[in-house]
Parts: sequence; C-alpha cells; structure tokens
Amino acid sequence: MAGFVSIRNLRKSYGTFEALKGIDLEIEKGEVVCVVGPSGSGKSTLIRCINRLESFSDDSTILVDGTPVMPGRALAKVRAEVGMVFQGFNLFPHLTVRENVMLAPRRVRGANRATAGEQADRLLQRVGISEQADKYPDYLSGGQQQRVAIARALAMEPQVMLFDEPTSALDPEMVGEVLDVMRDLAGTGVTMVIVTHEMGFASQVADRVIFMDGGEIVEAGPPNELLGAPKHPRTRNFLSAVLNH
Ligand SMILES: Nc1ncnc2c1ncn2[C@@H]1O[C@H](COP(=O)(O)OP(=O)(O)OP(=O)(O)O)[C@@H](O)[C@H]1O
Repeated sequence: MAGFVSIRNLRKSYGTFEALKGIDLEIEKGEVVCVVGPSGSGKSTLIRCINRLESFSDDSTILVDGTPVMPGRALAKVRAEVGMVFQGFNLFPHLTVRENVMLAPRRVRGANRATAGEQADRLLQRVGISEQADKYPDYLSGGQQQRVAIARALAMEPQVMLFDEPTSALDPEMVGEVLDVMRDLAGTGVTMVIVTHEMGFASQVADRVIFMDGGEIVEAGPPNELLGAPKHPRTRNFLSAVLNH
C-alpha cells in the first residue's frame, strides 16, 4: 500500500553524476524517519525532492497524501502540506520573530493579522521563545533562531515536516534545545523526515532509520536494529566511523 509519502524509483542527476539511483520509500502518516549516511550520500537531495526544491527524473514518482509532486498547480498544495527546516535558519532579517512566523499564513492562506498573530504566539510558546517575539532574528542565538524556523514551518500546519541537518550549524551547547523541540513534535502525530548526524537522537525518536550511501538506501529498520545491530557492512563501517569519532 502507498504510504502518506510515497517515493518510487527516485532518480536525480547533476549533469552526468547520479546523486539518487532509484530510491523506493514509503513513509506512513505520523511516522518519524531519520536518514543517516556519509557526506555526499544523497540525504539532502532525497528530502529536497519531496517538496521539489530539486527536480528529479521524469520516470520517478513522489506522492504526498496522494498528490503527485510535479510542476504545476498541485505543487502549491504539496508545499503547503510540507514544512521544511534547513541547516541555516533562513529567517527574514527585516522581520521580527513574530512576523517571520506570521508571514506564510498571511501570504499563502490569507489569514488576517490577528489570527496569524495569535497562532504565532502559540507556536513561539510551544518552541519556548515567547519572550523573543518582538526581536529581530540577528539578536537571537543560533538555537533560538532554529526554534523560530521550526515555529515558522509549523505555522502552515503541515502534514509532513522535513528537517535537513537542523543542528549541524549550531554551537554544541545549542543542539539540545533544538532536538528537544523536535522530540516534542515527534510525539504529536506529524510525519517527520529528518536528515541528521545525531545518532543518539535518531535512536530515541525515530520509528525507522534509513542508511544511505552512494545515492541508494543500503539498509532501513527500527533504530535498535539499524543502529544497534546493522546487517550491511557499509552500515557497520559508517556507524563505527561515526561513533568512534
Ligand atoms: N547543485 C549540485 N550540483 C552538483 N552536484 C551536487 C549538487 N547538490 C549536490 N550535489 C552532489 O550530489 C551528492 C549528494 O549530495 P547531498 O547534499 O544530497 O548529500 P548529503 O548526503 O546530504 O551530504 P551532507 O551530509 O554532506 O550534507 C554529492 O556528491 C554532492 O556533491
């Protein structure tokens, strides 16, 4: 049966270089999937294809809640259902924290100012930074900015949240506060796909961990199996390199 996010034969090339070599992946509604693997294995490319920030081969199919992720009118529907959080926080520097969170509901959904403002305040409370609402992003720490970015993505009430190494650009002492917000979110029924190098976090929150290497899914399974007792030698090599680092 097709998953809530259904990926079939996903191929992506940059010139002659094949970054994704035919990925098949079904993600259930509410499932939390962590994608791990070495640098350059195609993790970011995979999740960027899900909302078509990257184009992909014509013979590949991605469906989100049954809607094909293809150029055209349906793409706006998919993008409204899929929130994304990047490594860099990508907040608008000329807008306050609250205005950053209000922007998409106002522009895309036509929400009025009061409704969008109330929702922003609720979301900022949820990510623990209500007191920063009237500041500009540059005055916030990296961890706080990333929490605003999560609130901003949640403001569209997405069905799916994509996270592309959300803690990689943070100073170590700020990683925990962002992972805590994501951990809370994982308990709320939002479907999450998370590219991460945080193996401890993946083992705690993931329903399934996917190991990618060379543009392919080498192995996938529940965290205790994939991280605890990987079957494939490439997974074992990767994990021993990461964990002994
Ligand atoms: N715009 C691009 N043009 C050319 N090659 C690209 C482009 N984006 C990515 N690639 C290549 O595609 C491959 C997969 O990149 P991707 O960023 O998906 O890897 P990744 O697993 O997310 O790596 P990392 O953990 O370092 O972020 C890499 O070899 C990368 O160099």
